[in-house]
Amino acid sequence: MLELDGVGFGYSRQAWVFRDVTFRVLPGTATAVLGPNGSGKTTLVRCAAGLLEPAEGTVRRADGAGYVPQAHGSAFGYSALDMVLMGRARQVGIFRTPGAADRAAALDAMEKVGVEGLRNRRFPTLSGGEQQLVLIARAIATGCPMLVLDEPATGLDLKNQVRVLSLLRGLMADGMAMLLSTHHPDHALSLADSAVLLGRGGAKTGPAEELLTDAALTALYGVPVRTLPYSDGGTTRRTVVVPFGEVLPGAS
Ligand SMILES: Nc1ncnc2c1ncn2[C@@H]1O[C@H](COP(=O)(O)OP(=O)(O)OP(=O)(O)O)[C@@H](O)[C@H]1O
Repeated sequence: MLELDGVGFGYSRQAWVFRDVTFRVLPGTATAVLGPNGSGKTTLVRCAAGLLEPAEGTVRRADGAGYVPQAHGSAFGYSALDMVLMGRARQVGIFRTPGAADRAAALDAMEKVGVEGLRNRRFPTLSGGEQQLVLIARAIATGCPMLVLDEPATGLDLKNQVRVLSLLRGLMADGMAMLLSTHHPDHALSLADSAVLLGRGGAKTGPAEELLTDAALTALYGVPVRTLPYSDGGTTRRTVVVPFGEVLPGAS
């Protein structure tokens, strides 16, 4: 479980990125954070994951969170399996080397994501999408009951987007709590129970279906957004279309 209460953060004293963000992510549910470039999505998920200390408000996490970053360092010459084993740091401790159980957990996570075949490849030689999938496997390997993902679909082709969304749905069905930032309102609509919109007028939170209206998305992004219904395995969901060529006056 994750609970943010009145959270605010600024990189300098003069400028807040956001203030007064309050929401809860319960086991088996997902919350999506949406907003234009620079609105504070990464900052908010890093606060939620415990990687940044909020300037005000409180963050409560039950049992840690597996974090999937948006960008990653060079990772030197580590193999993909080494990268996933790093997710076992909590279980391994600082002075031990990973044991058979850690290796099994890492391989199991790689299999879930469908990247076990990449285990001996050097991480920096993987494509951007393959690296993203390995980082998701690393977060799963932590064994934490919560995942915090910063734009998990970035760099993924359509099949891998579907694979990751289905995987996240499966993890939620097993009771995992999830916080993800995304530039895809349709992903939020298909996955998330709740949403956090980081816009000009401050943060808005609420049920995803109620919050992600055409009007709210249009105001958030400054382009005329329309949502259209489609059938997803018998469930009616909404996808998002944006006619090209029309940026609304005053949009950032
Ligand atoms: N380390 C930093 N020092 C100072 N300002 C920062 C730092 N990191 C981010 N910012 C600023 O904070 C604001 C929010 O950045 P953040 O990366 O959280 O936005 P975002 O919504 O994730 O953006 P994007 O969609 O482009 O990834 C931006 O104005 C950004 O320039």
